[in-house]
Amino acid sequence: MASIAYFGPQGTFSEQAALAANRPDHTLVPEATVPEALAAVRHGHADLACVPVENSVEGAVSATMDALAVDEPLVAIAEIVLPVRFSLLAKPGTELGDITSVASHPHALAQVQGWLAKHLSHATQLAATSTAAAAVGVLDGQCGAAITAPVAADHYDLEVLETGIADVDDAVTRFLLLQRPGALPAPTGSDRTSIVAVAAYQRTGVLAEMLTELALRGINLSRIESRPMKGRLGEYRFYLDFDGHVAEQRIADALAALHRRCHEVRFLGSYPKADGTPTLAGTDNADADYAAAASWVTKVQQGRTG
Ligand SMILES: O=C(O)C(=O)C[C@]1(C(=O)O)C=C[C@@H](O)C=C1
Repeated sequence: MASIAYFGPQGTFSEQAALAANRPDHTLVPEATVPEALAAVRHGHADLACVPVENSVEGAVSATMDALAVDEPLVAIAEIVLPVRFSLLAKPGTELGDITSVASHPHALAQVQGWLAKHLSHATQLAATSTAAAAVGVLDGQCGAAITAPVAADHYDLEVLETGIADVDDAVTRFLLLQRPGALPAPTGSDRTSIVAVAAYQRTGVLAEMLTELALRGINLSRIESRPMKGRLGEYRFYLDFDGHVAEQRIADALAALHRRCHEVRFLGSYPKADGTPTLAGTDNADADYAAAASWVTKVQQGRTG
């Protein structure tokens, strides 16, 4: 049976995202880390991977960004956006005042700092590999309480001391469903394309040149992040998300331009946007405009018109 490797163990937000991806014909397989979930797909042990990519409060999930930029390429075929509110789990009978340490994924801790300052200021905060791994840590006696996804309470024999915890009420996390390169999802008119680009080192204006290639083609940039290349200081990978599908001429044209300008461009997929909002495109950039322009150029080249 086909499978989805997700950032586990059981009871993470990533598992919820994998369920929300609505692939009932796939079994869900937990992996301990994001790189392991991606490696499961790269090595053919799983068909799809579901991993977090960014949170509206804490920003990029760097483990995902870094793992997507190296090793065998993977491409996203869907994005899932989930509201994020947390529960506080502890062993049955624990009172808030008994808790001397609280663990969670660093992204989760960052999203509840205000609540912790108010209710658990005396507790040491410990980083866990995931929210559900923190729940396992409570069972193992490594920490007194865990900040988890609400569903973690269904998987672990722990008591819910508090639920609905969030410093930002409408916080969301975006997840990607990734596969090995293959057939792309069909364009829907509400698509996003993701790439990683490495520009020439220390070339003045290179980032502006890259962004200009998008702007000139009426392409709406929805996200830009940089991550260090990890060797020389000042050398970065740029992660760009923009409206549109590579099947559209203006997107294909922009990717070709970036490929010319950059050392390296990695395609991370063209997939439907979770919010279904129509692709924003400037005027004169439709496929028909490109086709008309290309046919005019062909005529000029053939000496058929001036
Ligand atoms: O630990 C989990 O439950 C995850 O799926 C990871 C993750 C993240 O990396 O942002 C997902 C959503 C929440 O924002 C907190 C943690």
